[in-house]
Amino acid sequence: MTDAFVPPHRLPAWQVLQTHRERLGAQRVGNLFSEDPARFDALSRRACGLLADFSRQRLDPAALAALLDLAAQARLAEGIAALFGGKPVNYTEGRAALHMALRGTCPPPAADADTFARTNERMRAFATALRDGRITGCTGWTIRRVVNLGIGGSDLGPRMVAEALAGPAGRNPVSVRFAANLDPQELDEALADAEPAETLFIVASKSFTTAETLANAEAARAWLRAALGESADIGAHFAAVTNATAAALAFGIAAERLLPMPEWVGGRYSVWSAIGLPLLVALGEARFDALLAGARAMDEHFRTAPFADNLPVLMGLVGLWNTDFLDQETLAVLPYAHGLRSFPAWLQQLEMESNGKRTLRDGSTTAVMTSPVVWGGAGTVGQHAFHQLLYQGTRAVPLDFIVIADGNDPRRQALADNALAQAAALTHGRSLDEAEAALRARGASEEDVRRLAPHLAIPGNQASTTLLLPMLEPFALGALMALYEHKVFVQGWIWGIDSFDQYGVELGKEMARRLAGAAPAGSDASTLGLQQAIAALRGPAQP
Ligand SMILES: O=P(O)(O)OC[C@H]1O[C@](O)(CO)[C@@H](O)[C@@H]1O
Repeated sequence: MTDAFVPPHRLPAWQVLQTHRERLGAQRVGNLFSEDPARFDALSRRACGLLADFSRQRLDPAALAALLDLAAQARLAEGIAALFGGKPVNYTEGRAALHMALRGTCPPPAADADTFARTNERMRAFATALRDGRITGCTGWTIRRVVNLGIGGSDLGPRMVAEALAGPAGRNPVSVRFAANLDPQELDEALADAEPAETLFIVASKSFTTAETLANAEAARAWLRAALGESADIGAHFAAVTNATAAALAFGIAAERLLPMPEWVGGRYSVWSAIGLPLLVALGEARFDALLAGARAMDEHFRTAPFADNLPVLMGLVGLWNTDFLDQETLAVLPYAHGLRSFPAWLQQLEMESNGKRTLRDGSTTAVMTSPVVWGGAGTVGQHAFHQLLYQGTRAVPLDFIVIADGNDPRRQALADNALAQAAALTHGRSLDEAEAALRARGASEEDVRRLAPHLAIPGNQASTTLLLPMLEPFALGALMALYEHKVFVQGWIWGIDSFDQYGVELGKEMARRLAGAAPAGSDASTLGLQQAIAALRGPAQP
């Protein structure tokens, strides 16, 4: 897949986009609305029940047309065909990236088809049996708590979806918890009030080598043994999802409780695989299937819709415009739903682990910027914390508002109202004249008007996309997640990077292994100094 690759900045559309940047870069987003009152119609699109409004971006139809030219010149259609056709789009590892097969959009590789179908059946039967109270621990007591032990992609997706869709604890027959961190506090919290005889752990790790997950699995084993006795059959309290089945068997997972996950599913794309087992337990089959159906609908849309109406393509191009032409370094994602409070964390891994790279398909170094720093938090909570910087700080920060239309509860209606109000206020800001008028209306003296107005003036001028979902329900969330997955692919393809490997984080893992115990020879002064300081603070080792 290296033949005919042209870095994006050498494509003719890139030069055209530079001229649009000169025209639009210093333009106030608010003025674009006065120039074209029908912007919303021109720059919003609907698909799979979602609406995406790009009219608050520093863009106009001419710049958008040039971005679409860029996609065509980068041969994005070939990329999409390669992705869905199971070609090795993860070219550094020589693998396909077929997470779409997990939701039934395209077939899995023929060699894996049987295993895949069997795993699917087994995970569904196991989850249903757990929900029906038919799975017991070694003492014969029914399993009532499931704790997922995983990190990164083996945690963030299932955790985020469970928070969004599982409903209040107590409504489900089995309580599902998550523990990712090496810090014992998280597992302790997941086990608070848990009865060992009623608890089952899912060890979720594609590689089955991840230090945090294995440490938590060992801690779980020790917790069970301490409560149930050294000779207890604690295998009844474990299941595992992994690509490294031999390692899981060696850990002591029973073969019938082992769910294989295929190599062609990347960790951050794995929520749809058996890594979604905790979700099947928390949501039940029908709601899990609706999640898959939403993602499948977005897959079909991405695969077939013309680029000018294609939500993932447009999201990818808008992000690329902000990053590479408007020099914006971050992307803040602001879901206006408590259920989506972990969406930014899920998205951080998806975007930054996929596209936080600099080496291109042909081995050269990128000449343009790649993934932005993704951050964010749930609205309206963020309004009372970091929005101040968005209003009056010195940085341009592109924003993705995620808004739920759901009008069943007045407070939910107020949430959507708040999101729309924030998007508008951050677009238009408040001029000095308006600030002065507001102060005068409050009866301020002329001296106070002069003194305070500059502090009340708000540049705003932040560009944003608003994604509108009808309800926070499985189909819509599945479509939203697949929208971002494919947006990441679009950007990675155009930038010319492999969105599906993660060699960068591997170095950190290796360093942590080498540092365990004592700093190896050649460690720098900071590592040595801090290790000594930590040893001094800990005092002598306890016998
Ligand atoms: O599922 P595993 O193999 O334990 O990996 C967990 C996470 O660690 C990473 O490899 C990064 O270190 C992620 O890509 C992955 O999602």
